[in-house]
Amino acid sequence: MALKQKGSADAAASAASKRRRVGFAGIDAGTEANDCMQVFIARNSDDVGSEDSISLEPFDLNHFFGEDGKIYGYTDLKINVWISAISLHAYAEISFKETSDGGKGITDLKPVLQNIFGENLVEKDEFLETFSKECDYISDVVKNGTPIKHDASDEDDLAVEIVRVELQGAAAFLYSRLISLVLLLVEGSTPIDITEHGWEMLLVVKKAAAESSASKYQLLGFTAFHHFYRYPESTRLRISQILVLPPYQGEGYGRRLLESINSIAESENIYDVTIEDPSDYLQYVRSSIDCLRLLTFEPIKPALGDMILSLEGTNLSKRTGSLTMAPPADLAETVRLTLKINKKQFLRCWEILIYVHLDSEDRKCIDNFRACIYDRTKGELLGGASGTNGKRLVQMATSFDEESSFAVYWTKEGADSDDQTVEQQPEDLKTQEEQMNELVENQIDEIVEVAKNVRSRGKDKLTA
Ligand SMILES: CC(=O)SCCNC(=O)CCNC(=O)[C@H](O)C(C)(C)COP(=O)(O)OP(=O)(O)OC[C@H]1O[C@@H](n2cnc3c(N)ncnc32)[C@H](O)[C@@H]1OP(=O)(O)O
Repeated sequence: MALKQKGSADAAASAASKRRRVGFAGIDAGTEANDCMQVFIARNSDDVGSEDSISLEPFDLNHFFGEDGKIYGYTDLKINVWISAISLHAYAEISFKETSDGGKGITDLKPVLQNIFGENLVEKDEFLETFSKECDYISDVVKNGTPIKHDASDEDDLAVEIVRVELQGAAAFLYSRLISLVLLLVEGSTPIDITEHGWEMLLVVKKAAAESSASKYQLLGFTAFHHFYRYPESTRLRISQILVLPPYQGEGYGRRLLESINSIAESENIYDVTIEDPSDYLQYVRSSIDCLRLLTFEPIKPALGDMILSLEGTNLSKRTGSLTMAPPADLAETVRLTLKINKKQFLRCWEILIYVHLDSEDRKCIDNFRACIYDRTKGELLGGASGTNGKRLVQMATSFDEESSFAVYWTKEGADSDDQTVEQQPEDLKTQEEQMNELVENQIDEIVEVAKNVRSRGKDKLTA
């Protein structure tokens, strides 16, 4: 890590100006880490020190820096970090005009950077050497792994492979170097405990085009997944972390990782596949893939067709009864047995597949669809479409998501009316209704987004 102090002016003048500032300025307001820190990928030694190299956009750097995410005591602070694409080592260059304690101390940057980059963080000379010394670092892991076969589509780059490795030895070492990227780019992530048995990784790697290239393989992304025992004698696969490096995102590698996990699950007769806290975008990619698989899955077709006819033929705006969109009970099991899609994910896909087949111009039909989502959501949150079981929904601002965090709490509504201490006011009902509608709208937006992708990518399957 290099500490550069730029523009060190005349010491006496500087000290005098500092004294003046201490005398008249308020307490140091600090600098947000996001405003002064940048992270780059260095593919070769020429990229080191250059702000033109590939820039990563970490989702949030502030949370690494104290409670308020701020850095104190620096003027014109700049922290540039380069991560080697070859060895995943990191080198940090820190520059600032001056430091002064403006009432909040001077943040010690070294431990914070070590928290993020751990042992990957090295000095410049060592970092530069990695480009010649660690050329085989990724190849060594790849050659001990098993390539996953897949039917290449026209979109696929044939130089890209998916390789399966057990999280042991060199692969475990590679994961430990990947942790800093995971911390920076996967929101809310924590390192997995690789000492536990049953962890594996899939790596997305690209063979270098030229023999002369420093490294034979370039790492584009990875997923870490775990085998969980399921009583009495099966195993579930749980995807714990998945990351495609920013320059390569949106090129189909996340999809290929998920498809590879599905093919492992099918060929090894795994119980089902789950994902730990998927991000919205990962959920979107996953649902798109699963819906496309389900479009050609014959056993769901009769029930899906019946459901679509019911929605087209009913008028739920009269609300004399309710229509549930749930699939027949045994269908989720049939889907799990063959496609290894877990029940919760199948229920999501089921609603998307219904929407895919509806005529979006048919107002009544779309209203019916919305009414079903509303009833399902209300039932899940408040304990049944026809009653609330005394449960109430309130919007709560949390650090997780201020806009859409809700809490359900119980009132004595369901008990004898004499016991009831809180009366529900009409205005409470209104906000509750508004919140329910907001929740339903969010779900419908997600359904529409995936349905759009499925309609465009599954055109041939829809007309078949
Ligand atoms: C459990 C967890 O780890 S949660 C955290 C997940 N990870 C992160 O958030 C880290 C940052 N993000 C990432 O690493 C990546 O963006 C990921 C892993 C979420 C997704 O991987 P990517 O490679 O970016 O996605 P991919 O390119 O495969 O898919 C992108 C798009 O192509 C679409 N697509 C491409 N091919 C297909 C196909 N054959 N069928 C369906 N959809 C396809 C996807 O649906 C998606 O659609 P869009 O163009 O409308 O956005």
